[in-house]
Amino acid sequence: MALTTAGTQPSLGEVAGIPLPATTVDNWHQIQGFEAQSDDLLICTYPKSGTTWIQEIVDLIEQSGDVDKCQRAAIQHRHPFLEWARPPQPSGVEKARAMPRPRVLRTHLPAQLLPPSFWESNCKFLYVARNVKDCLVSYYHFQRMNRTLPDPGTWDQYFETFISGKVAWGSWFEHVRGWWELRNNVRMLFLFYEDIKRDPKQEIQKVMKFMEKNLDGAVLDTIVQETTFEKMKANPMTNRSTAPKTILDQSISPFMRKGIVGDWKNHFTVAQNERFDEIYRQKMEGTSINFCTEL
Ligand SMILES: Nc1ncnc2c1ncn2[C@@H]1O[C@H](COP(=O)(O)O)[C@@H](OP(=O)(O)O)[C@H]1O
Ligand SMILES: CCc1ccc(OS(=O)(=O)O)cc1
Repeated sequence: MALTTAGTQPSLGEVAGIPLPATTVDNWHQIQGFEAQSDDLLICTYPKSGTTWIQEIVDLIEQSGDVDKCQRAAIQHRHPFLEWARPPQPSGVEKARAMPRPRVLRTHLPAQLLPPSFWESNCKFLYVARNVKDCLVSYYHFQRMNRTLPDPGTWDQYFETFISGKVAWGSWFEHVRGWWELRNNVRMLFLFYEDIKRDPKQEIQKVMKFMEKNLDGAVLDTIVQETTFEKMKANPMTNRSTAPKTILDQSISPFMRKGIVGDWKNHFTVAQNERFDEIYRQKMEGTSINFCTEL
């Protein structure tokens, strides 16, 4: 079912009530049939939660801190995006199938839509969560510049759209809750964007341990330095400058926009903030997850 109506607007479809890019919905059979392998590592995020950041961290760990090896391709091509489907490009599933093992893959899918083989194969999952207010702001600016997603409208309009979960990959609340509740039942490292920002060294060490990589202190320091916002913004292999303007129009808003905790304060009105806090309380009631919204 198309969720947008405007003539030339890119449309979203739905799978089991979750809005997804229409081309992903068209390819759903292939995505659900994906055969995960036991040594796959799947990076899982709600959009705009630091996916690119954790991808670069994971790649640098995998390449033992070799910065040149991480220049081999733009970040969006290093780890197949499982549900990516934009014919005639090869789909995420096709790219993953062609990749040598052990594979690092990525997805924005909510846990309930993941191909069953990921659970059956006992894969590793690396989930990164970002506080919802900054996620909302980042997603708003991303939809302004991403030509393949519906136009977000005004800030006030998008605020309502996001709360109602009518954005690609669905409700932030359900996504984060779903993955959080699974964290002790499967091989999962659950990280927070705000923790990586506050203490990158400590969080990168957790990722190294999870990936069973023993790298020395100098390599760890290199990874910390190479994955700062400023470094990644200046790096053509991470800043998406290689993506065509017809897809990402960075003259509207850069992909590497601000990279901070607390930008929501520059967007939310006092009334929106009060209302949002109440909605958050209701939607997240009963979960033990705790976010920090300022550093
Ligand atoms: N090295 C880094 N440090 C901090 N934030 C980073 C980062 N790399 C990317 N980001 C931020 O992560 C968000 C993009 O997330 P994703 O990769 O999941 O699409 C953007 O947030 P902002 O729009 O708030 O700046 C981007 O600036
Ligand atoms: C289909 C448009 C779209 C939306 C979100 C994307 O996520 S990411 O920026 O690659 O993480 C990509 C494409």
